[in-house]
Amino acid sequence: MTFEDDLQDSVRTIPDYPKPGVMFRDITTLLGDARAFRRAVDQLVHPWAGSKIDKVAGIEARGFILGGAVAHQVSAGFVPIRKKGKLPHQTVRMAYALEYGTDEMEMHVDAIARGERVILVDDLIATGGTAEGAVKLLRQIGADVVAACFIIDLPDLGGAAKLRAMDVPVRTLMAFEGH
Ligand SMILES: O=P(O)(O)OC[C@H]1O[C@H](OP(=O)(O)OP(=O)(O)O)[C@H](O)[C@@H]1O
Ligand SMILES: Nc1ncnc2[nH]cnc12
Repeated sequence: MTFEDDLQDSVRTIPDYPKPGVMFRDITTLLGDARAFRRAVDQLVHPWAGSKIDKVAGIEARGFILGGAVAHQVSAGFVPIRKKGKLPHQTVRMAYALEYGTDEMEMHVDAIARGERVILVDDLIATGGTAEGAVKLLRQIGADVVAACFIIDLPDLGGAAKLRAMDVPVRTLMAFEGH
């Protein structure tokens, strides 16, 4: 069994959640497995071991869990990107595309200084609407988005390709075909 298969086996798939036809890729089983969690974090940051990263930005909610661990690993600060209305200080806001309609995400205006090197982290990239919004938000305040990292890619939905077209290097650890 290869390393990738091993890690992929720690992700649980729930058919028809949250609605019929969706194969939900559940990372709670990976997070609950100490070996798999450590491997995932180590593998996500491997290309940047030894390079200077100022901040890791994590996308609410699952990106917070991974982003905190990744930030610790690369000795960077952690910045939360939250759904609107949750952050107490002055924010910058960006609309992003959902399957039906749009929502808005926010970040504190002073969370990242102009030119700081930032890695974006989330658990999964599907259509890429969420990550695209996060990259735009980071760039709006002058961040240098060094890379975007996800444990899971759903390549049929095109999100990783969308980010690469924005000149963002994308790192993913496994892919699931289909939705
Ligand atoms: O590439 P996309 O099509 O934008 O989808 C990916 C996003 O969807 C999930 O989050 P969700 O919006 O379900 O929020 P949650 O983490 O709070 O459950 C996932 O954690 C990503 O953030
Ligand atoms: N199939 C899926 N599984 C888990 N989270 C998701 N977010 C968007 N699509 C998803």
